[in-house]
Amino acid sequence: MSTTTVQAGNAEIYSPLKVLKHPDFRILATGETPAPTANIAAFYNPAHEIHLVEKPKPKPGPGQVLLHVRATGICGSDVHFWQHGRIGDSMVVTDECGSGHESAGEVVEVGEGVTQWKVGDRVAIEAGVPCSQPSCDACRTGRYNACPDVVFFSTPPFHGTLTRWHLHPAQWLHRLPDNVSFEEGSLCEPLAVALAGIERAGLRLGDPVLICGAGPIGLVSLLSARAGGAEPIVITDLFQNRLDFAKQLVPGVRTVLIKRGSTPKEQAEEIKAAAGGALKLAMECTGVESSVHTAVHSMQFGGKVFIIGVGKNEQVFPFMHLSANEIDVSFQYRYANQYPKAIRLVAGGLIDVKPLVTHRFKLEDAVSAFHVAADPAQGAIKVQIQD
Ligand SMILES: NC(=O)c1ccc[n+]([C@@H]2O[C@H](COP(=O)([O-])OP(=O)(O)OC[C@H]3O[C@@H](n4cnc5c(N)ncnc54)[C@H](O)[C@@H]3O)[C@@H](O)[C@H]2O)c1
Ligand SMILES: OC[C@H](O)C(O)[C@@H](O)CO
Ligand SMILES: [Zn+2]
Ligand SMILES: [Zn+2]
Repeated sequence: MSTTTVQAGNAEIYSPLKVLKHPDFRILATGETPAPTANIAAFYNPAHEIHLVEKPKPKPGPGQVLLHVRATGICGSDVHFWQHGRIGDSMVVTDECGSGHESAGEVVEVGEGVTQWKVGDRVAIEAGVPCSQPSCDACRTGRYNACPDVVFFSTPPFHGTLTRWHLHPAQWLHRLPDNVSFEEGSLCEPLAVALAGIERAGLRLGDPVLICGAGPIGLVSLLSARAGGAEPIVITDLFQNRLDFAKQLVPGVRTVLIKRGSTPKEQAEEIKAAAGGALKLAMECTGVESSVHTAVHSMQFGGKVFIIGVGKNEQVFPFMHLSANEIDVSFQYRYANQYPKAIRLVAGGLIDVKPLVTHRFKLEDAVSAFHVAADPAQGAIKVQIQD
């Protein structure tokens, strides 16, 4: 009989992390050099500050694994929580909160009953840990991204994985093959977002696809659409340097620069001209209302606009055009069951996420890393923190 099942609910498993407050952690003084093994982390707070803190090194309880986090990517949502203090109405920074949810690491200690992991194993860390209780419909039916009790690291009130020593339930880790680096393992998180979208959008071989936005999510969607056999693929952005990056990543992609002041219908005409006709599917990776409209007007009859981007709480949409053209609109909320697939695609060489990393920092320099990630002039795509 397996004893690895964690009996406690998520609140019990994570309450020590969730309620970790002063004086359980200490904000480092500016210029202070932490000890090389200190459990430092980058925290944001409601005053829009970002700083290093030192927290205790946790001990794994039953069913838990202690990890040395070796690579973490900074996500746009980390920057958003820092600078704007909220995403929508439900995710609000009300206290000090640890950043980071795109991580991979190494097992350094296992708790009681953990049989599937041993010290030295290399893993991608699933960023959202659902409750896994049989009474939870979302968990029981496999759509665990809908779990109301999910602990999503770095979304308040849960501290993030951008730290040195991180505690995680054994079941929510994914083994990295030898040919997948920690850096690639951490990139499996944004890749999981794109793969969830591609799967639910029903992309098929030879589909003409539009990708709106050439940020990290648009770019992993581009890599995924290419691996899935989309042709042609058109990608848009407001910035030529982002389109140039996309073209380097996938040379066959067709790029359309979105000019501020042009209308969605005008933009759609340019997109259709680049594709040689209307497209079947749009992966919308900006969340910007005008970009959604552009996507809608670029679709053929029966097409689909699949929205991964998040944006304003209320947006209007071209109701009658959608209706008269049977264009579906769908959305994605995080992901479920995507990490194993992401790792297989990277290990098998079908998706190469390595070029996305433009900047690397040491954990001690995490605050500088955030400043680079947040400054468009730096031209960063994915900023990584490694330890
Ligand atoms: N649904 C989810 O679960 C999920 C998960 C992760 C990220 N996201 C969201 O996905 C979106 C993309 O994430 P990212 O990290 O790539 O963000 P990002 O801000 O780095 O990239 C967005 C890109 O869109 C471009 N853009 C803005 N307005 C545009 C327009 N009108 N037309 C074309 N391009 C335009 C920007 O220039 C930028 O390059 C964000 O809204 C993010 O919050 C959603
Ligand atoms: O990669 C996952 C996303 O960043 C999260 O959904 C975040 O935006 C809110 O928790
Ligand atoms: Zn993210
Ligand atoms: Zn659940």
